[in-house]
Amino acid sequence: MTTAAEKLISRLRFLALKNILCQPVSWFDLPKCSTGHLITRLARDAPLIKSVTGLRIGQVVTSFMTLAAALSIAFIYGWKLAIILLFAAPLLFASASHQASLIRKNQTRDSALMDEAGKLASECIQNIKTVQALGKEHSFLKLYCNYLLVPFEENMKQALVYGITFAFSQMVVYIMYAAAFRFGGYLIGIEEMVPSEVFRVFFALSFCATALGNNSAYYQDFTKAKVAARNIFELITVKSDVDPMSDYGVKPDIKGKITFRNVKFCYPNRESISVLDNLNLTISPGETIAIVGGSGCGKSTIVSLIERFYTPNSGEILIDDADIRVMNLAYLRSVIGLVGQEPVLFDCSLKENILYGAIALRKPIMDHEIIKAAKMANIHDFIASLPQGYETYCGENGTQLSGGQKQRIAIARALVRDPKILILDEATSALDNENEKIVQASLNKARIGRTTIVIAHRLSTIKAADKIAVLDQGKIIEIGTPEELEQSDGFYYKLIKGQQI
Ligand SMILES: Nc1ncnc2c1ncn2[C@@H]1O[C@H](COP(=O)(O)OP(=O)(O)OP(=O)(O)O)[C@@H](O)[C@H]1O
Repeated sequence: MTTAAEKLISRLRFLALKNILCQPVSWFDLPKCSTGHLITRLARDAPLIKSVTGLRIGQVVTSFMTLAAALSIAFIYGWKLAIILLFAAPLLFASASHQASLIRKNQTRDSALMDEAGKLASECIQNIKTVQALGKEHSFLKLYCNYLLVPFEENMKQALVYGITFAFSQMVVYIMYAAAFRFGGYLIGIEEMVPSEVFRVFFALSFCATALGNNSAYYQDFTKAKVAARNIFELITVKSDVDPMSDYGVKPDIKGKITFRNVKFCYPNRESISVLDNLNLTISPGETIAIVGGSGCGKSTIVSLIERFYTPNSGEILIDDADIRVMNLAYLRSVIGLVGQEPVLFDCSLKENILYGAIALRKPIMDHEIIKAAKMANIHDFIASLPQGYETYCGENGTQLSGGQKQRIAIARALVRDPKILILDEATSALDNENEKIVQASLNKARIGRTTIVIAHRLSTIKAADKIAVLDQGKIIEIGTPEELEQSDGFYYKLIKGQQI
């Protein structure tokens, strides 16, 4: 039973996480799907289910068998005396189900509040530097206490109700004993039963009471587990319209042409605001295009759509004339090397972090390839100077590295997979001028033979592109070579003059 329970819980956790990982990015934008909520659910709900499986089921089966045996003995040896139980059982059952209904009500409310508390705790621990720099420790603690306070106060009130219900059920048991003794004495007096039979029935009845008590305790845990199971099954059964783990979809040879055709898009959680409005853009294979525009004009959104983190509301995105919706998702992502605005590193060695870029392709990567990628990203010398070199741990989310070092590791991670399409979304923004020049020179070499999309604010980075597209209010308003745009006296020209990029 215990083995089965352990397997069940691992499997539930595995299936829940598997389904979470298959969800589209838009799902994670929902308030109830924040990191804190999901982690709290996985950590809290699975053990609650465990508490009613395994050994506990064994105990309940034992209790039912005891109850059946004791009832048979009681009725065989003295049905008149045993009939007392028929008065006590409904009262015991009513008190147990009343407790269970209270638990059910509390559990649903408490788990919602605990999800909020978990979200808050994970948010402030993840952003501990910002919390401390802003001196927000007290306000976070206060908020956390508020989440804990409501269930605490309610549970204190209900503890009284539990106490009364428990006292009542105990009272019923003792009254039953007293009644059994009195009635048993009477039956011996009128010579209907002999003392040994009365004691047999009496002990059988006390076994019945213990079994009922055990089962009512189980019923309460079962009520809690039911709420927890509903939460876990919600995570397991939620449907996703994309699945990066499925084999569905075509895997064509990719040269690197990217086409946006009449693409309209708004974020699912902000449907009233159109981010891309009939966007048309063609990027030829091997071409480097810089996308520029004011903050919030939709540059990173273009990247998210190419990666299929989101799906356009209308229009289509083609890679080499194949709609990305019919392509195998894992394959599509494996041909793209993405360095985002805020590079994310994992809590493992620098080597493993760079290797993460290659895992999706499932081909072994040699050490010299890792070093080559690190050299291209201008991070090799730094890594080599560390006492543990490539085996150095970078801490959770790279906390033991500077912002520029993190960006360079992320660039090495994108380059090690030798992608057909390289996307650099402000990938060098945290580098100083000196490092930026070196990394830029390497990237200029790295982009040969691959389609590159660069989103940057630095003029030096943008000027190195073959083509510049100016984005404004979700539309391309200018497109051409840097020289053409400089002469056109348009938006780009004004941006340069105003030094806004
Ligand atoms: N997950 C999201 N949910 C809802 N709206 C979003 C989301 N991500 C971005 N937006 C909104 O979409 C618009 C475009 O955002 P995007 O990140 O593409 O801008 P950007 O051009 O890359 O800006 P920046 O140069 O400042 O990084 C913004 O108005 C932003 O507020």
